[in-house]
Amino acid sequence: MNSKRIGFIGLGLIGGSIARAIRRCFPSSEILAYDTDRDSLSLAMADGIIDYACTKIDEHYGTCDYIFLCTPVSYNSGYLSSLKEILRPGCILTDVGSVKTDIHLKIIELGLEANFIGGHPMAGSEKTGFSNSTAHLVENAYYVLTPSAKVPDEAVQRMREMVAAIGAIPIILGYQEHDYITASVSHLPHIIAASLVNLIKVSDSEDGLMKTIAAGGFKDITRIASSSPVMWQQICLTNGENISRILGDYIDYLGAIRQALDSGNQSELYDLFYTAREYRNSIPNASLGPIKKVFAVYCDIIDEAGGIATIATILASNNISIKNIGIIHNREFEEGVLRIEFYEEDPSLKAVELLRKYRYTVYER
Ligand SMILES: NC(=O)C1=CN([C@@H]2O[C@H](COP(=O)(O)OP(=O)(O)OC[C@H]3O[C@@H](n4cnc5c(N)ncnc54)[C@H](O)[C@@H]3O)[C@@H](O)[C@H]2O)C=CC1
Ligand SMILES: O=C(O)C(=O)Cc1ccc(O)cc1
Repeated sequence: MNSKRIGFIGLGLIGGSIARAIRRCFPSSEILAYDTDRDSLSLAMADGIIDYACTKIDEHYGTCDYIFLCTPVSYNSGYLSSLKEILRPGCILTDVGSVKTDIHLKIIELGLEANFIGGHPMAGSEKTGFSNSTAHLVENAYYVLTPSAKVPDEAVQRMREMVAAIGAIPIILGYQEHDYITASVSHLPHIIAASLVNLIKVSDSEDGLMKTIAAGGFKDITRIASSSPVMWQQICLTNGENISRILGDYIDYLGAIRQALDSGNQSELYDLFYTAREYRNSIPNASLGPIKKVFAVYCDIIDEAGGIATIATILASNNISIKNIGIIHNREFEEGVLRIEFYEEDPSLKAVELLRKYRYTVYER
């Protein structure tokens, strides 16, 4: 697979991350990309991730063995008719969009089923753009593939191998089943996070006290409210039916919770939290699933210049990579603590041990 030619349309968080992973696994592959944001392309060229930055969808795409559509879902579908004109026989056309039925229907309309293998890495974040992309973003994450029966087995096998090569776990689903599942475990949570944040925005006092003292729980469940508005607008518009159905169930459930509150129903309120805790705790911890586990530790630091740099140096000199670092203030840590996030569990555990050895006070949550 080393000498393959791979084209990207959209080189943001996901496109950029997949391109980086392919560059790492297949250093001699030729990668070309088009993005409306020229800066992403320049950055990718400078990083050696792509070999060629296209100014439009031109004949170069006709020489590709794989084409990854990595823009917001409706824009991906918008490229299909021009790609149909230039696609090479045997080219695997794939996408990374969060909704699959909408693009499959357009693929059927255009007669491109034999080439198209819908894709969806169940990994990502609230961040956007090539500058946030990493070669390990999709590692250990499920990567859904939705080939129709018209795709040759050999092509499905090639795509599975590509997904596995970049460290993800391929899983084959029907496109409709995919959209019902993701409406529940990904799209609804994003609506809940965004609406909760907006509710707090309008409920807060003028001095913004709610925002100031918001605790870890609020921040944990609303992180994804910082996601791309255009991406989520397009997901809602293309998977509206499924999302509306599960949102209706959720609204009914909230109504029942409200009744339990109003009537002081002790057992129902206990059950709400007990059942949720049991089920939540049964979700595997490793980064399998749309919500990756966060490996973070909290550490008291002396309020002096260089405090953060000292800790960063201790960790770096022990080969521990930091994903994110910064001071946080909330109700649990009134004085403010340093929050250090890691990519994996193992380095996070090593960091705790190391920082304690250096006599820092470390909290694991
Ligand atoms: N953000 C996430 O966590 C995940 C996103 N996805 C899917 O991945 C796709 C891309 O999302 P991200 O990479 O997160 O977004 P992003 O905003 O980081 O990247 C999108 C890229 O597409 C470019 N773009 C936008 N419109 C374009 C157009 N018409 N033509 C060419 N380029 C265009 C943007 O300049 C940007 O570089 C979406 O379809 C989304 O549903 C899938 C899994 C996870
Ligand atoms: O940031 C998170 O936890 C996500 O849930 C990321 C995400 C966003 C969209 C997807 O289609 C899949 C994953």
